[in-house]
Amino acid sequence: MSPVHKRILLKVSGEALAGDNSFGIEPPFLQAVAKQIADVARSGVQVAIVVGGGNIFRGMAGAADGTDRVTADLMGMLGTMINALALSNAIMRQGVMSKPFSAATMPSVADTFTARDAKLALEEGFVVVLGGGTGNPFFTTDTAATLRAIELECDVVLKGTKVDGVYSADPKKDPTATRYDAIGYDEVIQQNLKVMDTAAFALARDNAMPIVVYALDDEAGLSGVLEGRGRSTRVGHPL
Ligand SMILES: Nc1ncnc2c1ncn2[C@@H]1O[C@H](COP(=O)(O)OP(=O)(O)OP(=O)(O)O)[C@@H](O)[C@H]1O
Ligand SMILES: O=c1ccn([C@@H]2O[C@H](COP(=O)(O)O)[C@@H](O)[C@H]2O)c(=O)[nH]1
Repeated sequence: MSPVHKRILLKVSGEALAGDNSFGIEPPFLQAVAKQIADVARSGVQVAIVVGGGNIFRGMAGAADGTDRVTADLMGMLGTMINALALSNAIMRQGVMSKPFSAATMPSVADTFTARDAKLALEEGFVVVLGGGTGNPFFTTDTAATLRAIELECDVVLKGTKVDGVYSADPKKDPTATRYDAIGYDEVIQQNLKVMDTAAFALARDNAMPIVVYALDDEAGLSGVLEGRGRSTRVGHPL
């Protein structure tokens, strides 16, 4: 495989890491995702990863149960850190160097994220796994993924999730929904297509950062999706 991109930002869905369960991490699925990432890294692509936390805790759910929103979001961000440590370790077990970073300061757990240190690690051949989202409440890891992609000067954001692209409606709720091969930022925002939040799409649009949405269990794998095989939707400026 010859690298199509120099540096990519992969958003790994926390919810997907639970596999067939509703909570936690399914080890075989974690290893399968780690293998796909290691294969791409070995081909010479620099890989930065932002991990979600829907398999552990979402702030909105905590707030709905009465926890104040800022506390609930801190809990959510800590959940993403658990996933980051697990994924970084799984990548190392595939024989590829990986380093976790945290948006919040927790020195005995991981280095604190700075764009400078993360870029240095990428250039040294580490897959960097970024936990803790943006480090701020009221945001999501989709926004964190877009933000970090821009900060780290990545070529593209890959959103690896449970669905194989952007649909005309949530395909889990509407079986008649149809998938787009490509769609513009403004269309996604205006049609309120919720595969990522509006803040993430707006940040990507304003910085011309393309987003590719694909299913983490796609048979073509991450390398196939990067080469244009597999099923996905590209969100960007209209060609
Ligand atoms: N128009 C749409 N097209 C595709 N998926 C959609 C759409 N609207 C809603 N969705 C839903 O968005 C989900 C993906 O986004 P979501 O933020 O829920 O999860 P994630 O980012 O994969 O997980 P996590 O937040 O745990 O990292 C899909 O599983 C799908 O059900
Ligand atoms: O920048 C951020 C990112 C995340 N959070 C909190 O974490 C959970 C899990 O993240 P997902 O993007 O939903 O996977 C999220 O619900 C927020 O509570 C955050 O506060 N700030």
